[in-house]
Amino acid sequence: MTDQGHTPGTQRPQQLVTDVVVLGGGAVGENAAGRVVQGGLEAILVEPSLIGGECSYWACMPSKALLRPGTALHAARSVAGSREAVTGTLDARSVLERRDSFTSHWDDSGQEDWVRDTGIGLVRGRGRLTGPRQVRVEYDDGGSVTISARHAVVLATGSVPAPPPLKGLDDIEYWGTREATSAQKVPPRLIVLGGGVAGTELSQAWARLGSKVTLVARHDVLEKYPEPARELVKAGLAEDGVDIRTHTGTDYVRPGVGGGVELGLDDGSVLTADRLLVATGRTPALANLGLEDLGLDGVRPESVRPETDDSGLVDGTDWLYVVGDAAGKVLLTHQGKYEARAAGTAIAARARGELPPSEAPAPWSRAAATADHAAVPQVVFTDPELAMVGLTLEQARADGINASETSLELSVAGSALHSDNYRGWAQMVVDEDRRVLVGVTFAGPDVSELLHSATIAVTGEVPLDRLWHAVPAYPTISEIWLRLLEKYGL
Ligand SMILES: Cc1cc2nc3c(=O)[nH]c(=O)nc-3n(C[C@H](O)[C@H](O)[C@H](O)COP(=O)(O)OP(=O)(O)OC[C@H]3O[C@@H](n4cnc5c(N)ncnc54)[C@H](O)[C@@H]3O)c2cc1C
Ligand SMILES: NC(=O)c1ccc[n+]([C@@H]2O[C@H](COP(=O)([O-])OP(=O)(O)OC[C@H]3O[C@@H](n4cnc5c(N)ncnc54)[C@H](O)[C@@H]3O)[C@@H](O)[C@H]2O)c1
Repeated sequence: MTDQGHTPGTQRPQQLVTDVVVLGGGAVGENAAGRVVQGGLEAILVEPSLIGGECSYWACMPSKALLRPGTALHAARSVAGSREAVTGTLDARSVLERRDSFTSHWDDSGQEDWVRDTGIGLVRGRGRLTGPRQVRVEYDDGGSVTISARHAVVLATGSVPAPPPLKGLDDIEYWGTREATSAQKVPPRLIVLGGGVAGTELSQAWARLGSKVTLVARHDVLEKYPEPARELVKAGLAEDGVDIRTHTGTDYVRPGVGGGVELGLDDGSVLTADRLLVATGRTPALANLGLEDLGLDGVRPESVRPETDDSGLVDGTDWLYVVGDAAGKVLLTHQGKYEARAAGTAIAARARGELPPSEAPAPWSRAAATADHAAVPQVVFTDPELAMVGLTLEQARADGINASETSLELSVAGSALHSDNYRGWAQMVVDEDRRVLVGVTFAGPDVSELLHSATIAVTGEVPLDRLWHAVPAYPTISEIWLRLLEKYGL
């Protein structure tokens, strides 16, 4: 069943009944619906915009597509022999065209085919809860349909930008991450406000495409990561000409004389640029969903994080689930899709009577997103990369874990072969009482592909004495595992 809005001369249904309604057809909503159908239930996906959501069109895919050519060029320049073969600079037009192909030119027909082929119903409109297990979907043309769910409604409505309360911001035209990932021209000068993952990645992407970038961070860049790792990333950005202003507050923003913008800093100085990118975080998109009218204890739209069990089931209900960015736990595609798989599994199990709604799913069962608590992997796709899973030393200690850390420069045969003057850093955080890893960080060129080994070690709670027997192949960058364990004392 696909209802894409009004076709003149045809009748649209006013009422639909299905097993599960999923609001939001981003990566997370698609996975929730897919898992529900795999579990033998019917599902309808409701999406007013492009199926595939933020990640496919304005976030992960275009931002990584903007970064990759610069990383490839830098890699070729980092090895004597190939360095001599590289004479030119990035071709911005070609980079932008390749980026456009990764967003399918903002056309979601491929995703629509996937939804249909998976057996998921599709309604293209904006949904709102009108009662328990009931949703009304408004079409763009003013029509609407009411959908009743026999079992569950899943909120997978994503997140929206959280711009800062900066004087003058409402009166100027500025880039959010959507504009920065879909732009068709390289701005000669760009100010990036926000030193989180988005701000850092996009600073480097645009700097390498030819912008003169100033990155303004109110604390440090990538402040939640270990200092040696973020220092390496900052050095990489500085090498690309990014002017990094850390511990810098802002006072106001206003149109520049003769165009562009002026950003007043709290030390009285003024930055000028052609564009301002605001990347100061995101907040769950839970407004205008009708939640306030349902009076549910578990979801208060003003609270960033709804109370749920590990299957995403909202406290105090037996039918409402929240997953992905909307849940506000971890704002990452892979983790949101994992939450969606857990929710889909739980919904199907509860429909079959195998899991009572009042019972939280068992930790590490397929109906529980247990890894959200302690084993979340994330990669910052700058050059060098920063890849981390689990807890930092500070987080582990704050959680009451008797934690130690072992860290060293990433300097092994594999890294020396990978590139001349390879610079990297690695750290493992150990729970000394259980002698297992609770966190691992790598920084350096191409470390993202090392991360899954760490994710398996952390998630699997592999004892260090057994990890010792996981022998890294020679000569690879993975040899850092052996060096870390040796330094730890094995
Ligand atoms: C610049 C940038 C780069 C990123 N890079 C990465 C990365 O490399 N790796 C990574 O893991 N994560 C990355 N992220 C995070 C990632 O984009 C999000 O975690 C992910 O998109 C969340 O998916 P979602 O399906 O929960 O939400 P979304 O993708 O936002 O989808 C939600 C959908 O819900 C729809 N919707 C909203 N309201 C309603 C309603 N009332 N009814 C029906 N539908 C509705 C929206 O139209 C939207 O399509 C990045 C984020 C940004 C901003
Ligand atoms: N590679 C990836 O996986 C990737 C890439 C980009 C974004 N994302 C995800 O998308 C989400 C949004 O990214 P983001 O970078 O916008 O959020 P973020 O929360 O990672 O960073 C926001 C940054 O803005 C700063 N900030 C907040 N208010 C400010 C203010 N008033 N003035 C100056 N700075 C201010 C914060 O201190 C923080 O450093 C994140 O959760 C992130 O994990 C992931």
